[in-house]
Amino acid sequence: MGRSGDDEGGDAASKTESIRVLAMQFAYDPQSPLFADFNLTVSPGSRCLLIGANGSGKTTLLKILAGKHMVGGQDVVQVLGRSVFHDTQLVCSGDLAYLGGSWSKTVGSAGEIPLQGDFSAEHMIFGVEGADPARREKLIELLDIDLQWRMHKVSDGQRRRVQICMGLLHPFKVLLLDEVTVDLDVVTRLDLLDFLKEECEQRGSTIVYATHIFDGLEAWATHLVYIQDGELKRAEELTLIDELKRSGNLHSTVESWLRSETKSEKKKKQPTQSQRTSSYGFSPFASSRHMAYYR
Ligand SMILES: Nc1ncnc2c1ncn2[C@@H]1O[C@H](COP(=O)(O)OP(=O)(O)OP(=O)(O)O)[C@@H](O)[C@H]1O
Repeated sequence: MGRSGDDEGGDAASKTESIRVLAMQFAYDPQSPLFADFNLTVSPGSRCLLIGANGSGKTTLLKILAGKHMVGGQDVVQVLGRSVFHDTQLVCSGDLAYLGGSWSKTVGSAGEIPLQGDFSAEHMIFGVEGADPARREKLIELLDIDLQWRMHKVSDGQRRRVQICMGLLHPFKVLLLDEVTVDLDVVTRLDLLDFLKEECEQRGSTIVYATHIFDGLEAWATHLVYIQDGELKRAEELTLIDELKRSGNLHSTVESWLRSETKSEKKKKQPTQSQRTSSYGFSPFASSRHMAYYR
């Protein structure tokens, strides 16, 4: 695992790297690119935590790794030696799995609302073709899913369990997790993490897991990637992180990184009061006819 910018590339490299990002550039707004020259490699069998403050680019990076955004040419973002965006077989075969977001849709000013279709959990889970029945049973039991649940009536955590179950039905080679354990109760979360660890140890699968919840992850993760405003700050083995060796606590280690980040770079980026006034001309919280609709 590390920064891949200096690598010589080639087929040999793709066999020792599950994920390879080379000089990636990506921008939502062309005026301020999120990723300018981003390089990363993740080796097979790694359980890699993706850490960073809100808005640092974790979700965007995972979506790019999942092939949801086309970024540059075929060499820029590769998973298992194949271009994630161009090689649709990666996802169709189940080799590359992505679990993120929630089952919802955006409806005008109502924002995100859960899907309203009346399907049972059984209908959803057994609708996934080609799943191994033993693996399916194991996941249903692990996630404590009641197959009679109606998907439009269950809680967020219950809906999430069904989503996770479906996402894991096919044995993945690379799994991208975007904070999907946040709705799970503590027992289900720990059981799921154990299952995922087993998958990596037994089958050499690779996991990249973006999260803000660090409970129990010191012993789970093998590597850590820390990004700040789209820039790779750290990519290393957990056992080699000095701060972690001293404190033994991932939460306090990450807290200290994020606090120093807040105090230095972030504050420099804040516009001054006069810049704010000149660009808007008034406070966004001042009374206006438009704002009256939201009172
Ligand atoms: N669809 C979008 N259009 C424009 N900008 C976006 C879009 N999605 C994200 N961004 C911006 O890109 C940056 C990175 O967002 P991203 O969601 O990747 O961050 P994150 O690290 O996952 O944050 P969080 O920890 O809050 O989930 C943010 O500044 C965000 O405002």
